[in-house]
Order: sequence, then structure tokens, then C-alpha cells
Amino acid sequence: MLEVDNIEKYYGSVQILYGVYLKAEEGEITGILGSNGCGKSTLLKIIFGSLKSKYKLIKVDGTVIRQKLYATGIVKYLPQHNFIPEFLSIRKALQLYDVSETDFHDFFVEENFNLSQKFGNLSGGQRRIAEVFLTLKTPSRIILLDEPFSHISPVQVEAIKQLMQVEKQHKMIVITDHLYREITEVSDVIYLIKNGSSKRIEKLTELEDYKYISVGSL
Ligand SMILES: Nc1ncnc2c1ncn2[C@@H]1O[C@H](COP(=O)(O)OP(=O)(O)OP(=O)(O)O)[C@@H](O)[C@H]1O
Repeated sequence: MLEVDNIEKYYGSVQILYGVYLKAEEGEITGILGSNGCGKSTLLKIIFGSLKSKYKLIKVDGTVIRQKLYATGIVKYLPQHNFIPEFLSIRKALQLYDVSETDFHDFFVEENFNLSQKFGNLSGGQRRIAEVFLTLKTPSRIILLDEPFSHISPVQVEAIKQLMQVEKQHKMIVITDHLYREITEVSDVIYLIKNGSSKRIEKLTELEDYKYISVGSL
């Protein structure tokens, strides 16, 4: 179980997060929703360890993690932007992420990817789906995904959602995206970031109550 608590973040004198709490369990997908600029990416970066915060408490299986979480080797993070270097071939990326070529070909049956193709030569959408696939499939216990559904086609969104259901059996998956219907459908637990705090959503109508979505759009 991953538990984060008391996350407070300032950018300069501007406070973005005020004591955020979130719990992600193995076997579950934990979705984070929130309007533009509310601090979702900031929160994932703080959990991953690439961004400092004023306060934070991170526990894995009840043990407080004092080092940066990424230094433990148990977490992988998909940032909002393309992150696999352009010069890297698909084959090399598979090796680095410890994902088999067979798994890659099985997932991308329709696409004729050549494993020696470099990331810089893929289309924007191809590059994104390959990054999402690698991050999900890599054998790390904690997976943080920032906007995995944006920029990929509807068929691939469905394929990724199915893969998540398989991978979550032995992983803790935390995900955020503006495609909120995808998030509400795939997530077992949902948090909404509002006014710098996290609220656990028990009923989807609360998303209307908190004005994240307009009334009647569910
Ligand atoms: N390096 C930075 N310096 C100053 N302010 C920042 C910095 N990074 C982010 N912010 C501000 O912090 C707030 C939260 O940003 P963040 O990217 O975490 O939001 P988000 O919820 O992921 O937004 P979106 O959904 O639009 O991607 C925004 O108001 C943003 O302008």
C-alpha cells in the first residue's frame, strides 16, 4: 500500500497544495481528478521524488520512505510530456523497462512497429502509446501515470484500460487525466483535488457538487 499524507507545496510564495492525503492499494487503480492547474502533476512529481515539497509523508506498506521514492526502484512515472529520448530504439527501451519483445508485439498487433525504429521517428500518438505501454508493463510495484489517455486514439484508450486491469493485480496504479469518463470508468478509487486538498469521491454526483463537472453531464 502506498500512502501519502500532509503534502504541502508552494511555488515561491504561492501555495498550491495544502495537506494532500491519498492512498493507493495493490489491486486497485487510484484516479485523481481536478481542474486545470489544481496541482495534479505537481502531486505526482512530489510522490515520485523529482519535485521537492515543504512537507510530505510517504509510506509504502506502512514503512516511511525517507529517500526519494524513485531511488527505491519500485516506482515508474509517466510524465505529461514525451520523455523517452528520441535517439532510443524501441528495442533498447524494452530492455531498459524490462518488458519482453513478445509482450510488445502482442499488444501492438495492429501496428507494424519495427523494433529498431527510434522514438524520434514515431508519430506523436505512437510515441505516447509506446511510452504508456512501457510504463504500465514494467515490473515496478508503483506506477504513476500523468495523462495516459490524452493524445491516443479511442481504440488504444480501450486497450490501455484493459491492460491496466491486468497489471493492477500486482501493482499500485495512480492515474490522472482530463478524460474524466475514462478515469471514472477505470478507477476503483477516485480523489478530487480541490482548493489544494484531496477529497475522496464516494459517489460520482459529488463531482457535480464540487463543480468539477457541470450538473447533468454524468
Ligand atoms: N515550476 C513552477 N513554477 C511556478 N508555478 C508552477 C510551476 N509548475 C506549476 N506551477 C503552477 O502550479 C499550479 C499547479 O500546476 P500543475 O501542473 O501541477 O497542475 P495540473 O493540475 O497538473 O494542471 P493541468 O491539468 O492543467 O495539467 C498551476 O497554477 C501552475 O501554474
